[in-house]
Amino acid sequence: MDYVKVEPANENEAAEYSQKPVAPPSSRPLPNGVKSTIGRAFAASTSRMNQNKSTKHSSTAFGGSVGPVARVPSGNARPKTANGLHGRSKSHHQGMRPATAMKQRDEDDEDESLERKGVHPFHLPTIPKDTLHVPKNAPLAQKRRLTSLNVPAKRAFALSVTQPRAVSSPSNFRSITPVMEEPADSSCDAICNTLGELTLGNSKAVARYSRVGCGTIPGKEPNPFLKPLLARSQLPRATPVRQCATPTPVRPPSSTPRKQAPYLNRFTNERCPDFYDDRIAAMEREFLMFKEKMEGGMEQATNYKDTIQQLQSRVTELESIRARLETVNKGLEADLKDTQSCFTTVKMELEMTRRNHSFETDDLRRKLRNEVDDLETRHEKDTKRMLRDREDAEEKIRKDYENRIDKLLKEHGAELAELRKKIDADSEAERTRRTQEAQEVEAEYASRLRKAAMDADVKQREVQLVQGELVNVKAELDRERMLKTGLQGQLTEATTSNLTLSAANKAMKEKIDFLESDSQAQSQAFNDLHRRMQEAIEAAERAHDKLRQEETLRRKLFNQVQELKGNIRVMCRVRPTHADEIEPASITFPDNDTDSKEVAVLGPSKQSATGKDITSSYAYSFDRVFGPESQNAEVFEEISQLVQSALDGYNVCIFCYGQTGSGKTYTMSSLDGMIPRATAQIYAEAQRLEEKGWRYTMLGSFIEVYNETYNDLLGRSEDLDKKKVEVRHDQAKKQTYLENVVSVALDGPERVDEILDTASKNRTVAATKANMRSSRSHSVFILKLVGTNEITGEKSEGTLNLVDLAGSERLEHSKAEGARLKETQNINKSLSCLGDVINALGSSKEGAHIPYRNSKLTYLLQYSLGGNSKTLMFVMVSPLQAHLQETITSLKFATKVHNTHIGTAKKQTKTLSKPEPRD
Ligand SMILES: Nc1ncnc2c1ncn2[C@@H]1O[C@H](COP(=O)(O)OP(=O)(O)OP(=O)(O)O)[C@@H](O)[C@H]1O
Repeated sequence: MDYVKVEPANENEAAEYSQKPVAPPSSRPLPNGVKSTIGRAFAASTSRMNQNKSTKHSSTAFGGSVGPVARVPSGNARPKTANGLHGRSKSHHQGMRPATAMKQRDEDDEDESLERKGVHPFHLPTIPKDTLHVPKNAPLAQKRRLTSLNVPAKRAFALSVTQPRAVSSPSNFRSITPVMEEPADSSCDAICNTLGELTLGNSKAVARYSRVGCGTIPGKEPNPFLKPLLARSQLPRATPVRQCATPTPVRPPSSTPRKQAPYLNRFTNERCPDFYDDRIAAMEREFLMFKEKMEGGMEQATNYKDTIQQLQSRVTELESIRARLETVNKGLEADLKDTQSCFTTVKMELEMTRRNHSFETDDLRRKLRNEVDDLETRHEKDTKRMLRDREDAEEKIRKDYENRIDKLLKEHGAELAELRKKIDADSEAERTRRTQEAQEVEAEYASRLRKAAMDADVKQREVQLVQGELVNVKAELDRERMLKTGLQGQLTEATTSNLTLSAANKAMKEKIDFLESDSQAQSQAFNDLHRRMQEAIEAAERAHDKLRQEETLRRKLFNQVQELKGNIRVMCRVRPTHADEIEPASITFPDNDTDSKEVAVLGPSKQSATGKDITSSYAYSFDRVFGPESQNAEVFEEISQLVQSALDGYNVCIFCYGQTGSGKTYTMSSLDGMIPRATAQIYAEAQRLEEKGWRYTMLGSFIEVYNETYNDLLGRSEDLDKKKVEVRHDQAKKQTYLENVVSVALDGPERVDEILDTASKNRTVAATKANMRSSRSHSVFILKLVGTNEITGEKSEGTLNLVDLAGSERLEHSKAEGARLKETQNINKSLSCLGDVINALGSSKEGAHIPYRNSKLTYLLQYSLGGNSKTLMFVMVSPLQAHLQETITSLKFATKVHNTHIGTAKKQTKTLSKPEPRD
């Protein structure tokens, strides 16, 4: 290991470097807080610097005050501070440390000059020079070499700053600095920051000093030069730069008072008195204390410097973040510009493509049009050429044949002429010759003549053959003509199809144009339509919802109206007089001009006590009175509201009461009676309510109560009076169930005709066994209506009972006997029970006994009469005088019923068990 002598660098350069303030790492202004912190730190540093300086001065003064006291050099016996050095500059040891003393003075002068220039030099706590001194036990050579390094540490490191260029050899002290000049990691950044921090008021030399003084950069190997130097000179090892940029100054080996050597008088070389020693010792102690204080202040300054350094590093980080963000921002701006240019390019390309497409479309269209035109032209040309060829060929053939015919005709004519000439010549010769020769030649001549005639015939036939051939040729010509006509037809067809194709082509073109031009408008229109359709659907949905709500409200209001009208209503109907009926009763309708509600009957005449005939008039008032002219449709209008109530979930009972022949069956069961009309209305209403979410199940049954037994009018006729029909009641559900009864699902209005037909047939079959069966029994048409609304969650269960009661006849009037008597008794009993039940319902209190069980009729109608139902009674009136007494009885009974008030009806909401419909 070789040690080199540390040479001072260029003094001028060093001075310039130390005086030149280093620019801050960033020109960006610091935040106020940071500024103030840095300002405070700087002020504190400055104040401490001044203190330090004043301390130095005081130390100097102290040295001066002590005076030139001769003192035995003690080596390491006491710390060699600058003061000490300065104070002992005039001692006899001066020669040993002239350079140091001089440099220290130069430094002080330099600081003062800086101060004068407004630059506050910052004195880091210098490493006590003692630490650079050679230990006592060091080898002599080392001592000599290290002693040759006897320069203040600050100056030594200032040298390294002034020569920042790298020198690889450890033999050159200047190789220290490259470690700091080439930062490779955060530690080196921290080093740079340290430099930046020090520029606030210090020279760079001080910064270099601190680094070299530490001798070690965190994360770096110690400088190869400093390693042995520090090891041997016992320099303190550096704390990590991040934690402490400034090395902790090494304290003097000991601050405890030592045994001082006696001070000698410089001139007399005599020992000074003890009190000097004591005073000097006391002052040195004070000095040591003061020095410790100074070191504490320096530590604080170091902390402030650390703070400033951290803030500056934070500023640097923020600056770097800002720089990065600016870079990112620039990149984004560049991207945006690129994207915009791309967008513009794409837009232009799109425009170009669109234009090209339009050009191509136009080209294609032109090309197509040209092709079509070419095709048409070619086709026309071909057609014309074919026609011309055909005509030429025909003309040629015709001419050929005509020529041939002419030629043949000429040939034959010439031959004939020759033959004739020859014959004539021969004949003339023969005649001449024969004339001369006699008569025998005449025969020969004749035969020859015959032969010639035969030849002529042959020739004639040949002519005929030629003529036939001519005819054939003409026929062939005709065929050719026909062929030509056919070809012309084909040509016409081809032309027509060509025109059709042209028209189709044109239409296609127009369609293409339309599609191309209006596709956007069409899609827009389609979207509009779709939107409007959606709106319409939504409006329809809203309307449906509103309708459902309206329906619910209507039901409620409707039934309130029905309740206001009363739950048992009575109407009267007077049938017309038949043509064969005589002596009508006097029945009048006082309020006939409006909705008639009154009927007046002129009673039978009675003889008064004076023997005069007295006639009483009886007036009755009901909910409605129908006269003889009234039709079933008019009557149904009044009861249709009750039928509607059955659909709404109420039990409804409509029955016709009256004497035989008064028109009960006509009103109830005729073809346009209440039963067909009611079922038709229910079916229609159920259909209408489907769009409001209601689904109805309608089951119809037809029961006959004859002689206090139930019969199923929809069962087989042979089972009538045999099959036992049972009626069961569910008290809890207030429902009536029929056993052994056929129920027919009313899935159409025509079903009711079938039901009525079946019932009528069964009654007719029964009538053969017992006369007037239909008049002697009660018939009850029961229609169970179960409706559910899945949308609103509502459910209704109602029953419509349409009852055609047996004729009410007084027993004494009927004069019946036997079976008829029993029938009449049963009828009267059931009718009487019906009256009792109505009476009980009207008069009794709630919970009182109602005698439903007293008759089969009232038992069957138990839950359709009374508070839980709506009841309508038709009292049917015969217009005949003969039936007057029965009429008055019926009207009185009806009046009694009319005056009865039955409690409020309740809607049926409970579930009914449904009987199985019959196939
Ligand atoms: N309003 C009317 N208009 C025309 N004809 C009627 C009217 N009412 C009843 N008739 C006729 O009177 C006759 C008797 O009527 P209907 O059979 O309906 O009486 P009823 O009370 O049912 O008799 P029964 O108790 O015996 O069954 C029938 O021929 C019927 O056509």
